[in-house]
Amino acid sequence: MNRAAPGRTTKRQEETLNSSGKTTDAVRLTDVRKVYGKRDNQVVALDGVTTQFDRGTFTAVMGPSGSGKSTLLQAAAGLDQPTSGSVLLEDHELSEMNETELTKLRRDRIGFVFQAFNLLPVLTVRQNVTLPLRLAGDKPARGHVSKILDQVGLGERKHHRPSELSGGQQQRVAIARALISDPAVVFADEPTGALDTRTARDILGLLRHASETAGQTIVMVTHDPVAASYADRVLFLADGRLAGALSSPTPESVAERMTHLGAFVDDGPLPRLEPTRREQR
Ligand SMILES: Nc1ncnc2c1ncn2[C@@H]1O[C@H](COP(=O)(O)OP(=O)(O)OP(=O)(O)O)[C@@H](O)[C@H]1O
Repeated sequence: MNRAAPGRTTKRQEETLNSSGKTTDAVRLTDVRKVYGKRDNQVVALDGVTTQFDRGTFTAVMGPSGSGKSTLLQAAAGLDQPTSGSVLLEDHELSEMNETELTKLRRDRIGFVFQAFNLLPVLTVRQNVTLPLRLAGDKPARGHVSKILDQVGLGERKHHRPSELSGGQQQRVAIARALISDPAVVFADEPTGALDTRTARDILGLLRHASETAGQTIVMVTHDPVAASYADRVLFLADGRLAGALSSPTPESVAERMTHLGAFVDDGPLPRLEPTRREQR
């Protein structure tokens, strides 16, 4: 595992610094390996993955079931420690951080959106969105919460509770909550898995908008080629290894790659492919 003295810039970090002294990528994984289990019962979930997620880009991560997508997301977000390899988030080498430092980093620099919206039912929309800031002992800047709520189309609903909202609206709250602290990167794990097609499109459009206008880096795990087509790039995983990438993906090009990777084989017909916003433009 790559270890450098705290406060010192590693060679890899120097290579990724641009002229303004900032790293050009939000997250960089180098030779990341994750092995679960003990000697005679081991599963290699990630087998030497090297990739990066540039600032302001939207990447979808796809692959057959068990290919290592969630493990990749958890390693990149500092939720799980790889067995070996390096994860650099902005200029933080995660393997050098203790649990307290990781918790603070996740709170301050990372947003999460999950398939289950994970909202607190007793809190209003506004309270749910500001929760990460309040847990950190911060107060949101004046007007900031309203701006984020307007951005996700919930300006009129800030005093409602989650049970009074549709699934799509609840996911919008989760996205607002993920964006409130202006994180370096938002990790989304099947964010549209529980939503109908139209609502899913709205949510994907919001994520895309966040990467285009707010310069947010988005990394999204999905099984859905249509969802993946909203991203700038799709990374494919198979058996814990990178198995290619697609730029400017379309639902058809993604589905074709997935078919070659052996996905969809047992799942019956291919998913219905509907045009993305980008194609409709
Ligand atoms: N905590 C764990 N203990 C043991 N094995 C694990 C654990 N978590 C994941 N695995 C194994 O690691 C491999 C990769 O799992 P992972 O969940 O990352 O795949 P995935 O691509 O996200 O799958 P899916 O699409 O089905 O969610 C699988 O073989 C899985 O069984």
